[in-house]
Amino acid sequence: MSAGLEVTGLGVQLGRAQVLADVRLAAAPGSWTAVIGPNGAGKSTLLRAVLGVVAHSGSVHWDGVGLDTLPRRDRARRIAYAPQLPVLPEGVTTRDYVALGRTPHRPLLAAPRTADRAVVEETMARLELGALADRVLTTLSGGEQQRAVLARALAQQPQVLLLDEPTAALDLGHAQQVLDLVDRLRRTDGLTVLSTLHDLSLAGQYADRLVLLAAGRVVAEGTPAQVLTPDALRTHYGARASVVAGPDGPAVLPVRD
Ligand SMILES: Nc1ncnc2c1ncn2[C@@H]1O[C@H](COP(=O)(O)OP(=O)(O)OP(=O)(O)O)[C@@H](O)[C@H]1O
Repeated sequence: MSAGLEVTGLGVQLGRAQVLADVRLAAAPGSWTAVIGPNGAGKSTLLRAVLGVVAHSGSVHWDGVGLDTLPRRDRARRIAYAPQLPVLPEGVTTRDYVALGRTPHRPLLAAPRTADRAVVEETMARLELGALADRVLTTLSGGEQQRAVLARALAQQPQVLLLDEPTAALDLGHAQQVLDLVDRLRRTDGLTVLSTLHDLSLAGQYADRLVLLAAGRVVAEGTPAQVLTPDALRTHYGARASVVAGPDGPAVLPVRD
């Protein structure tokens, strides 16, 4: 068993549907793997299975330890998840919401320690949430809420970060700000990132490995330049696109008939 994240033979059945079958992926510590694929391919389900909140066959190991065997609290110190459509609590301030990320690090029922509060303030500052700290979370804009959800996951100080469409509600500037921050964290803290990303150009620029899912199976895997080919986009997305080599990775350009 190698260091990092190792997923083998992962299968998920939801109702009558086989949503994932025989999914295998390996992510080295400090790497960024983006799971891409058309709508309904099983990307979100894969992240939720890795997190351990969806019943699955196969195994998920982090540094050789089966994540499914760990108590919830121990798992939450290793792996954090920022969902695509989070259910946000009513009447909670942004600061208190981000502070929920510290729960796995605090003794049970203990009040937040100074160190926990410092992590919360620092994480909010990094995501430009300082001015929104005392606002009620549900009054924030969609993009602001998305940054708060990411802040909560980062305040957990995990070793593995699962991000489901982290830029979906963000304008281009904020999308780059969030992805740059995640990129910095993986370089400075060795954070291992597994994300879904619909924007293939962003995936090509930020991830070092891509896993292309189609109908619940891995159909291509490798560097962005290996996976993002006009052929693969035609076959698996039914899309017409050209792929342009850029300084930070390939960019995908839709083309009209
Ligand atoms: N509870 C469920 N019962 C049956 N099928 C389900 C259930 N939940 C999800 N599915 C199906 O599983 C498939 C994979 O869903 P998933 O959300 O993982 O896809 P996705 O690749 O993340 O899609 P998108 O890009 O649209 O967000 C879809 O066809 C979805 O309809």
